[in-house]
This record gives sequence, C-alpha cells and structure tokens, in this order.
Amino acid sequence: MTYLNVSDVTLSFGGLNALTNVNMHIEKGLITSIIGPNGAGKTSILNCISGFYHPTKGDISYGGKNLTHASPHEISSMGIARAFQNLELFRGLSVLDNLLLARHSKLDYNFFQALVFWGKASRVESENRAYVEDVIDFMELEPYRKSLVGNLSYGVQKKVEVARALTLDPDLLLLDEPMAGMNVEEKEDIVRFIMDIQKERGVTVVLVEHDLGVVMDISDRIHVLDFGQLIGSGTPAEVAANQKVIEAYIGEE
Ligand SMILES: Nc1ncnc2c1ncn2[C@@H]1O[C@H](COP(=O)(O)OP(=O)(O)OP(=O)(O)O)[C@@H](O)[C@H]1O
Repeated sequence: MTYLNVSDVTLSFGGLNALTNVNMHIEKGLITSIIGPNGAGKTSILNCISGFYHPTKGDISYGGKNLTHASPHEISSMGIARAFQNLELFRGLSVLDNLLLARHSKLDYNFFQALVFWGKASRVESENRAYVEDVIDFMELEPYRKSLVGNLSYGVQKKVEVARALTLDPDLLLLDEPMAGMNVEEKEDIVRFIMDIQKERGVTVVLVEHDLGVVMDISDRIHVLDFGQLIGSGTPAEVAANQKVIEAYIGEE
C-alpha cells in the first residue's frame, strides 16, 4: 500500500537541479532505503518530505494529504519525524532534557494552563514524561539519561538523535545517515534498533545510508538516486541486479 508518494519532484537551486522528475512510492510498514553516490540528492529528497525545502515542481502526498508546501512543524504534526545527519541535539542539556524538549513540541495545552500547571496541563505533562521514559527504555539509554549530550560518544549521540525523533511518536521516521562515523559495534547496535522500531513500534522507516551492506541486509525496498534522478527501485535483489545502479556505483570508484 502506497503511503508516501513523491510525484515528479524537481528541486532546483539556481541552475542546478538537485532532483529531477523523481517519482518514489514508500509503502507503509516497510524499511525503505534511499541510496546513491555523493551529491545524488538523497538529503534533498528528505528535506522535501520533511518540509525544509519545497519542490520547485511536483507533489508529495502522505496518507492521502498533500504536504508539498507544508512547513516542517505541520509535517511533524502529521506523524513524520526526522533524525538528522548532523545532530540536532542541545549538547549542554542532558539526554532526558533533550527528549523532553522534543516531546514538548507535541503538547496541546495553552500557555495559561501551562503557567498554572494544572488540570489538563499536568495530565499531559505526566503522559509526556511517561512517553519519554518509554523511549529511553526502548533505546537502552538508561545509563545516559542524566549525562550531558556533549559528553557522550558520537555513537551514543547518534542513538539519542534517533530517540529524539521517536519521542514525537511518528508513523513515519526519516533517518539521514544514522550510522555515519560509527564503528562496527555501534553500527550493529543501531541496525538492531532500526529493525525493532519497525517491528515492535510499527513505524515505517525511510533510511538514507551509505553502508550498502547494511542497506541490503535490512531494507524491504530500495530507491537509487544518481545526479538527482531515480535510476532504480525495487527489492534489494532487484536493485543489485540493475545495470544502471551497478554502473553508477562503479563510476563512483
Ligand atoms: N541548499 C543548497 N543550495 C545549493 N545546492 C544544494 C543545496 N542543497 C543541496 N544542494 C546540491 O544538490 C545536490 C544534491 O545534494 P544532496 O545533499 O541532496 O546529496 P546527497 O545524495 O545527500 O549527498 P551526500 O551523500 O554527500 O550527503 C548537490 O549537488 C548539492 O551540492
């Protein structure tokens, strides 16, 4: 079942097309990876889906709603969360505070209720707290909950970044190179969490990743971009046998 539909999307910066007439269908409940050589347009497509860029041409719809011109905040409230390639965490705050702050953007009580911290506000606040504690538990971040993010290893910070996105209770999670800069053990760890996020929490995952071994292992579907164009889509086996994809990767070496 198509869930997120990228339809004929072009994204131009002056004379340069970062994306050209890209069509991509993301199915609900699956792990879909977007791969391609450097500069192929992978982050650009995530930026379009999450509202940081708006396509120059084409449409993006999600669960039947058009989000082409929606803001990042509107898109996040539709159930799409993103973990960033460059960490978007507050380094001087603890893991717990970072996650509470992220979760806070979902609060639906108004300023005056918050001020007196009474009634609905206090109920919502304790629900948020419980939700964040559940994410800490799920991501096995308990040993670090009071640690300042800036003092943690890069691998743990990347995990906190994924946890930050999870506190938004997403239906769709966009992960931009969650394994970049990680050692083998850290990679194995985060791969396990990505698979659990899909299976146990029922979240649809879109993954941008350079590690082709990992991508082939965990993806249900793969889309391949090269110079801003979609050159292949399908299961890992289909993509691995695609001549255009093979050439794009050989050309990169
Ligand atoms: N804000 C911008 N202004 C101008 N050009 C941009 C901008 N963002 C991206 N580009 C260009 O668009 C093209 C695609 O970039 P993008 O970051 O999407 O590629 P990528 O596949 O994510 O690359 P990488 O694997 O290196 O992260 C590149 O040529 C890049 O220089």
